[in-house]
This record gives sequence, C-alpha cells and structure tokens, in this order.
Amino acid sequence: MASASNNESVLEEIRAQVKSYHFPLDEVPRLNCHDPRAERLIQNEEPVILTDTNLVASALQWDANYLGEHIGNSNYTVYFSNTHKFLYYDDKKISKVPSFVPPTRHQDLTFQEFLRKMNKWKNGDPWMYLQQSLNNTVGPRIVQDFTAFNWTWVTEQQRKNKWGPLTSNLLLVGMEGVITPVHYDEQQNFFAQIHGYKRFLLFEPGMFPCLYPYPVYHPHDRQSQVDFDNPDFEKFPKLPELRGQQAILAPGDVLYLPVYWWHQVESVPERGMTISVNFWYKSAPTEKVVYPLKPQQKVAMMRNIEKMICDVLVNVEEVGPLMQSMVLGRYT
Ligand SMILES: CCC[C@@H](CC(=O)O)C(=O)C(=O)O
Ligand SMILES: [Zn+2]
Repeated sequence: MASASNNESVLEEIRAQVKSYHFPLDEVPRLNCHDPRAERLIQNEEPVILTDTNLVASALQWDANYLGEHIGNSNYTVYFSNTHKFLYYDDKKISKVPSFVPPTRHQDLTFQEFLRKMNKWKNGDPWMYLQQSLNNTVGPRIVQDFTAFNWTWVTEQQRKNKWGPLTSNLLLVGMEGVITPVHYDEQQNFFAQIHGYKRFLLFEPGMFPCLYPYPVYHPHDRQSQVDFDNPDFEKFPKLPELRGQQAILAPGDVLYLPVYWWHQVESVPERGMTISVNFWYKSAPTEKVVYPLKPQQKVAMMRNIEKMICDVLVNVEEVGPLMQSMVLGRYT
C-alpha cells in the first residue's frame, strides 16, 4: 500500500500533468474519513475525498489479470467510442429524437475477451470502457473481496444521512485517457478508486444555468451540451461564469459525490488502465420543504415541470416554444 507521502507526490505530479480549462478549479478537500470536517461536508451534501475508509481495501490487489482470472466468464457491457469520450445516452429516449446518432456503441463481452481486445489495441482502434453492475455471476474470489468491502462504514453513512437503498455497484474498467463527459446523476455516490488514477471535475448544482443540459426528453438527458474542449461561448453565453472543483483519486481513495452535482471523469492519461467501483444510493426523501429552496431541489422541480409539459404536449417540438411563451416578455 503506497505511503501517504508517496501518494501525495504522485497526486502533485498529476495535478501538474492534467489539462486546464477555461474555468477556475479549486481542490476538493481530502480528509481522513474520521475527521469531523469530512462528516460535516457529507451532511451538507458537498464533495470530499475520504482517505482511510478501507471501503475497498480488499480489492486493492485488483488489476486486469486478477480480474481476468477470477471474475468469471459471464458477459460485461463494453462501450466503444471513436474518441476518448463516452457520452452516456438513454436508449429508451431515442424514439423521441429520430435524428439522434448514438456517439458510442456497446457489446457484451466476457472479461477475458475484453482483455484480449485491450492487449492488442493500437492507435486508430476504437476506445473501450467496461461498465457493468457487479452481480452474483462473479467468481468466488471476487465474491470474497466484495464481501470484505467495509460495509460497516458505508452502511453507517447510509443510515446517518438517511439515504435510501444501495441501488448498484458499478464496476468501471477504463483505458487510460477515457473521459465520461460532464453530467449529473440523481443518486448519492461513494466513488471508490481501486486501480490507477481518476480526475474529477465537479460543479455544484447551482451551476445548472452555466452547463446547459440537454432537454429531459432527449437521450442525453442529464448530460451537458457543452464540450469543455471546444466551448461555444456564443451558444452558451453563461459559460464564462462556470466555477468548479477538481478531485484526483488514487487507489484506496473514496470520493463522496453528492446527488445532482455535475461531474466529468477522466482516467488520467499515461497512468495505465483504471478500475473503480461506485456505490449509488437513493437520496433521502425531502422531509419538509425549507425555504429558500436548495439548488438541487430547484433542479428536481424543473425536471418535473419539463416532464409534465412533454407528457401533455407529446410533440417535443412544441415544448420549447410553449416554455418560451410562458416567460418571454413576462418573466424575462
Ligand atoms: C457510468 C458511470 C461513470 C462514472 C464516471 C467514470 O468513472 O467514468 C460516473 O459518472 C459515476 O459514477 O457517477
Ligand atoms: Zn455520474
């Protein structure tokens, strides 16, 4: 297990190596999970890098070969992209946008087939990203490692913060350099880094107006329309107001990624393949509405209003014009 100082020097190297963007980035606090400040950040639904959780200590020996040997021979969803970016899309919403062209394709492969493709990958081949919920088809050694996760700690967090049930643990195995572009999720997330290094860009829910998500009916619902590598300041005039935070995760680190927080995730280039497992929890129900509303509550409200209008109008082409006529000259 790398020493703390060794970890810190690698993290410093990576901070100097990673790409900078048009917006400023503060560092997400990195705290021992027993530090009361860490607890306070989680209660306030703010991101924090937690060290010493031992959440996935039993998996720190996972690498490509170990997983290839022990994970079993069931199928895993492997995404392919012609670029290093893997923009998520919802299959079930494609019917609403006939012109939609999926930016990635996916195939079911055994882990061993995935590894074979990885080992013979050459420039010009599609990039690959394995993303699959861990389930009971994994081999006995992986069951043993999974059972040995620090469930006591994470379940105590779930209880203290009144979260709902754990919905899934997604296994993520990415080539170095792959990027999941900026989006938000509707679940609480403890993101555990197991092998390799990942860099998160994080933006609070109140940055919604600067990140221009696709319409709720669109296959790219919850994803930003903004390409950080080629920002269109004409089309997205509030982009200059964007402010974010950065979190670089080393093996063993756990990032608390609060619900509705925007994030872009990169497998740090030239640092090898990455292995991560996330822990997605249903968020706590809103006990009682306290004013002023929190930004994430406003995002949830906007989503509900948009969904209702789409259901009533059916023809999604009418949604924009109707919402415009609601506000233009009356509220704006
Ligand atoms: C499909 C989920 C991917 C993950 C980001 C990443 O590790 O590439 C993420 O966005 C999350 O855990 O919420
Ligand atoms: Zn996400």
